[in-house]
This record gives sequence, C-alpha cells and structure tokens, in this order.
Amino acid sequence: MPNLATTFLDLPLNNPLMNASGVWCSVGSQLEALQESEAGAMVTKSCTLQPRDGNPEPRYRVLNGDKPWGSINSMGLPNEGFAYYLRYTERHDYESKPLFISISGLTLDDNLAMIDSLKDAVTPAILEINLSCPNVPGKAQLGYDFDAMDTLLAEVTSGYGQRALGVKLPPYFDIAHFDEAAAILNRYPSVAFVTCINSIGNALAIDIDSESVIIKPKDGFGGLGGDYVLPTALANVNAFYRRCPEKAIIGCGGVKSGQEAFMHILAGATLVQMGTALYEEGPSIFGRVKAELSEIMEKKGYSSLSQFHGKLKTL
Ligand SMILES: O=C1NC(=O)NC(C(=O)O)N1
Repeated sequence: MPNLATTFLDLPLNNPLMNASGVWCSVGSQLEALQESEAGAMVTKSCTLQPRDGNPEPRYRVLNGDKPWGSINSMGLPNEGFAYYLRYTERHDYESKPLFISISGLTLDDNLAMIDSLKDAVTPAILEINLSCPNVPGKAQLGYDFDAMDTLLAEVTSGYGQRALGVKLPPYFDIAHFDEAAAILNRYPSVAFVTCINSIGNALAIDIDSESVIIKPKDGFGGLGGDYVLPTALANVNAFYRRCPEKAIIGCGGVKSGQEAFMHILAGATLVQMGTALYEEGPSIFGRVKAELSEIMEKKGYSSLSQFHGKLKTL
C-alpha cells in the first residue's frame, strides 16, 4: 500500500491534499468540515483586515454545464475579516492536520497590521500571503507588479520577524517573468513556500443563448479555474520548482483526480490544492483523490511520494 505521508515545513501530513484558499473555507462550518475531511492540510479564505461582502452575485459559475471544464469567479474577497480567522487559528486541532491562514490585505499597512497580530498570537498556523486576487475592482494583482511585490516582501518578512511564510502567486506566462519573480522570492529566505497558481485573471465567459456574460461583477470578467488552467498551473509549479530550490512549492490549478495530483507532484509540488473540483464535489473529494493517487502510485510501483516528487522527465 503506497504511503501518501509527507512533510511540509517539518510538519507531518498524512497526505499532500488540501483545499485552495477561498474554497470551502470562509466560515466556521466549512472550516470544521475541512477539519473532519481527509484533507492532509487546510487553508482559510484570504481575509482582509475588515469583513467584506465582496462583489454582487452571480459571481461564480461553472463553465460548459453538464461536463464542466472549469469555473469563472469574481468573488471580490468576501470574508469575515481577519479577527474571525485569527480566532479560528486558536481553536483548530493542529494534531489532526496543519492549518494555513491566508491574508490578502487591501493595502500594505493592512497586511502589516494582520502580520503583526499573527506574530504576537504565536499561532502554529502557517501564513500564506495572497499576492494574486484578480477580482477586487480597481486593485491590480501585486504579483504582476514586481517592484511592489519586492517592497511588500521586504516589509512583510521583516514584520513577521523572518518567520517562515509563503506567497500565493498569479500565473505567469513568460520565461522572463518566471526568472524575475523567482529572483525576487529568492532574496527572501523566510519565504519558505510558493503556491502556484491563483486563477487565471480576467477571463470572459459568454452564454450564446442569452448573448450575455454569465457573472455580474466587472462586466463578466473573472478568474478562470478548473481543467482550463491545468497546463499553466503545471508550468508555474515546475518553473518555480526549478528556480527556487530552497523553497517548497504548493501546486494549485486543475486538480480534480489522482491524475492531476500526480502531475503536480511530478512537476515539483509538495502539497496539492483543489479549488473548482472541491467547490463542485465537496470535502468528500479528498478521500476519492487520495485513493486515486494511491492507485496510480501502486500501478507505477511507487511506495512514497519522494520517489517521483519533482522527477518530471524532459525529452
Ligand atoms: O485570490 C482570489 N482568487 C480568486 O480567483 N477569487 C478570489 C476572490 O475573488 O475573492 N480571490
């Protein structure tokens, strides 16, 4: 029986699967469901300092109906506010699985205020800073502004006392951008992990019958997830895996079965997050994907993740 156990930042996990921030993790009942699920770890919804309602609905849709190829969303960072998730970090059962807390401050000061409280709380929760929400009207994705990202990381790593933290990146599509983003990240040793990718920002889905967009915010422009983004997600995982040998990579994007989880791990991901597929199937997905990954490993004769982690072959 293959062993799906792994470690992340020296913490033991019984498997590499977890939710993507934003999916099934905004309120206590969802977080408790993840706690009870077979996920190996879990992350909270990216929070802002104050609670937010987010964008008007409809703001999430699956694409191509009965056989959905993915999703489009423009949630707009709806969340209960930082204090709510900080309170959850105080009641999480860390023995059962690690917890990540995701923050997405609307300003640098908001991010620094949240980090200061987190540092004082001395919580075991692992900080993932979201640099890539594409859906707050008027707010550019930090991950696409390299100077701003560099400034933020300098302030944040120092504000967090050089404690290990990670960043959630947008997808990049140019080798020069992989090089430049990795060069910035490598200047910050306390950036211990990189989560690739967030949704592909500002896609546009059209319904031919109504001749209309299908989500309300931003004239229908929203982040793309699901099958559509798998090749881009794998490329970003592998690009940062190659460029950041001292950092762990968390893969996110297009994972709906053991197959894509295997691909992400082969490409260099230590942990694998699920978004769209979790949104549609619910937390039972973790048991299914665990079994599928285990079956693939069995067939290939792998008894542990380390036997194929990062071992993607080239031609
Ligand atoms: O970082 C984010 N990525 C998304 O695709 N959607 C959410 C959101 O809109 O809140 N945030």
